[in-house]
Amino acid sequence: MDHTSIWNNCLQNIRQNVDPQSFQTWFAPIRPVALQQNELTIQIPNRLFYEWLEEHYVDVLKSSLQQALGTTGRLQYRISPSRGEGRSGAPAQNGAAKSGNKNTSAPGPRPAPGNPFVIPGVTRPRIPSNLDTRYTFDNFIEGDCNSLARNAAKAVADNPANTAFNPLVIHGNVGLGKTHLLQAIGNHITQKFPNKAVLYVSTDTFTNQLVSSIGSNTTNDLVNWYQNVDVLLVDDIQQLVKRKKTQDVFFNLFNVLRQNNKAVVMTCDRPIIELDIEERLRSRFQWGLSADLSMPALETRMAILKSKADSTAVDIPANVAEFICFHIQHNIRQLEGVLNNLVLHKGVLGDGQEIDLKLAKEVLKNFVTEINKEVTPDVIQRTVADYYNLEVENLASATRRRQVVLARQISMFLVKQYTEESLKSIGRMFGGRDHSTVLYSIKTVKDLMETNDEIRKSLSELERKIRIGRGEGSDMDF
Ligand SMILES: Nc1ncnc2c1ncn2[C@@H]1O[C@H](COP(=O)(O)OP(=O)(O)OP(=O)(O)O)[C@@H](O)[C@H]1O
Repeated sequence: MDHTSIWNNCLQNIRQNVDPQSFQTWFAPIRPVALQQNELTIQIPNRLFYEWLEEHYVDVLKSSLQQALGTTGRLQYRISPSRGEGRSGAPAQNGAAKSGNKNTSAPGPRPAPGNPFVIPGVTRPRIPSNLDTRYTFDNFIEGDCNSLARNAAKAVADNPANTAFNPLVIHGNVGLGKTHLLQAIGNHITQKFPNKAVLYVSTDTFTNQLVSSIGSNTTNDLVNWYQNVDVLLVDDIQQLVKRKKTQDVFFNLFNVLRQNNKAVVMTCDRPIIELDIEERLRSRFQWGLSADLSMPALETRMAILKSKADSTAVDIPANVAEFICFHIQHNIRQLEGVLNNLVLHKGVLGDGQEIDLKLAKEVLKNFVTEINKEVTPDVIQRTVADYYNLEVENLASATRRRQVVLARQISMFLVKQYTEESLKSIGRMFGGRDHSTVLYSIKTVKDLMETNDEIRKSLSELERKIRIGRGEGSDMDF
């Protein structure tokens, strides 16, 4: 067998063990390049890839390689000699270069009339970065939920002229730190490379500029002006949807910037594949790296709250902090909202007022509907999913990924333990499984508790979290 068939065999195995998004991000770009005796050489786009694969996928790589090549199989990495753009000779790339040249003029030294950033009397365009200096990498708390996006953002910020991820797209739900990371990239670059022209712009602002440039017949000038930017940071590209003209102009601008090795970083509230925009634009957005932000686990939320509380010099007892973080699960902006409200209440009520559980409950009522509820299957599922960094839907899904199966079995066990639900109804809530599967799961968890220290620890941690959800105190550091 040659290197391609060996690697294809490995991929088959890997595909069964990692989720589709990770497979697409980390394994699809790999190219097998050689097989010598029992050593397979694969080409990866850059060093971050290497580090990420070694840190997160070494086991699955090892076992796949052993299946394909036997126990003496070895893997060699080779880093792509290109700038990390990886897909050498991709026809789409050539197309991009052509259309970029055809429809846009070369960067001009002089800002044109009607340009939204024109400063009268200044001959070279000044690029106001529009950055908010409060957002930095230092105050962005890292956790499993965001470490890929954070590390990729830092890699771009450290080396914008030579970035392997062009474009970098950071996607995730509302309030999870997309803008924070985008701004942190800009702030880091302006500190480290003061000569680089960095521009942060929201897609809405870009559209408004475009609309007014169309009115004054200066669209080419606008595009020319944008071409002076070294690092373009575009927030909320989901706003391109249904804006055909903005997509067209952005398409050309993007091509020219990328052709000139200018870094483009974008944020989006959904994965690019779900973005309803022109195919040619979507495929270009997919050239680089797409990194998602998911909701931080409880410990990371605690660290974020602590960092925000420290910066407002307010003291929050650990049990109150944990109670808040337990309830605010989906949006870090809400976590900040709760903190701001607590500070406000404390200010209004005077210095004697402590931030305690009672006050926290009062404030939380404005943010979440379910506080201190009975332990329901829903609460258990959310707690377990949060703990294992999964979506609740995964628990009811058909997937047989080890981590999901374990989380599902533990959830069933806890639902049986804490609620009155029957085996049959538990089976129903976990994707229509029958009662014997539920029984089997409960027994598996009981057995694991006796034989496996780690599972025993996880279960006691989960039970503690369930109690916290009822406001029963915390022993975490804060
Ligand atoms: N990991 C984190 N560490 C520190 N602060 C964070 C983190 N994640 C989010 N935040 C904070 O949460 C708030 C909301 O983040 P941000 O505005 O970046 O969200 P977003 O994903 O861009 O949301 P939207 O989709 O609404 O634009 C910000 O104040 C940000 O500082």
